[in-house]
Amino acid sequence: MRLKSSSDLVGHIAGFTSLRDVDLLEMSLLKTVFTTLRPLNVSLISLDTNNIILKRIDYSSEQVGHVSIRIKADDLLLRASEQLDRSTKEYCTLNEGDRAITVYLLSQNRRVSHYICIEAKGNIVTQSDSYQIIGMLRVFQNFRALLTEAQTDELTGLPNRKAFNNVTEKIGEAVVASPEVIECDKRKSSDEPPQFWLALADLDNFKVINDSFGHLMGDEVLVRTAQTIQGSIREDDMVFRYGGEEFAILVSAKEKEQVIQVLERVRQNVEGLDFQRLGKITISIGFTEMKDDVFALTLVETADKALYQSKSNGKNQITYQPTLSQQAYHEDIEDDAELF
Ligand SMILES: Nc1nc2c(ncn2[C@@H]2O[C@H](COP(=O)(O)OP(=O)(O)OP(=O)(O)O)[C@@H](O)[C@H]2O)c(=O)[nH]1
Repeated sequence: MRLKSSSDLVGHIAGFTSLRDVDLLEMSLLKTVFTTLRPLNVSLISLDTNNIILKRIDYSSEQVGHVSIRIKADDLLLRASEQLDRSTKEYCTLNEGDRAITVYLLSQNRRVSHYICIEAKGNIVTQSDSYQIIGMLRVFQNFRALLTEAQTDELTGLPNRKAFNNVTEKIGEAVVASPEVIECDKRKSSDEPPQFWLALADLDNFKVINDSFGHLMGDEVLVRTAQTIQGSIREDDMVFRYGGEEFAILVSAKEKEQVIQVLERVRQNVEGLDFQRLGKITISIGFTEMKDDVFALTLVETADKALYQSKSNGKNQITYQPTLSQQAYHEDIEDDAELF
């Protein structure tokens, strides 16, 4: 066995708990399994109920942290995951020719299951390896849950501002912005990193709602608005609770018109909500594009300016404001705002 002693295991676990970022934590887990067992490949796989791998992170000597999204799961993996789902065991090994995979269930909900998959030439994973890996996965899971909780808004269940800051920072660094996109279904293959747009959406007259109908009603409005925005955006987009009654939306799109479509759907769906005592509510939105040479803080300020325009022009509308480079940022940008 490759872990020399229990102090090795403790060392790896101490390494996990020193991390404050879910992506780094996942990478550290893959690296630990890879360097201790030296298989061909270790991967973290998120498999949906249609047998599509939503996300797969690979760790091997050739591919350190290689990310693929939306790929079809191969037959051996499907059989292993099905077998694991049916059994009470925590791992399953299957062979095909001299290729062997050992699959461990990390977590599961109604739509998606997350697995760690070790692929090797022949079955190199012993039962005692598996017990140690399962122990490590438990620590990993618990710690990941803690990190996720710290980045989740308690009321709405959306990722919070801390999560937003992490994600925008990574988009800036192009860490999550350039996964290799191996498409299936009708989507076209593309090596270009996705283009993101930042929208800030703020409920109109929310103070009046709180003051006239009470904070419980205010909270209900926030929860249903969060669900409505989440249900109005696409899988590649993300919504965060940015502050009190303000939501940040990251929209992945090439053209501004596509972004307007998404945001207009958000605006209309929020307007379509009906609250028993309160009646209708509306939301104002401002957005801008995310560019390489613009800091996250500047992006937020620009989107906020666009939002301010929507508010001062009568609310319940969308405004676009182009981002400026760092040099041009201090110039007056009011004249560039476009209202929809
Ligand atoms: N119920 C509830 N209210 C909150 C929460 N967070 C912030 N608020 C309230 O949201 C209100 C925001 O008020 P304003 O910033 O004046 O905004 P507004 O009334 O929507 O005005 P406009 O944005 O101009 O339409 C304040 O009364 C806050 O107390 C929360 O979690 N729950």
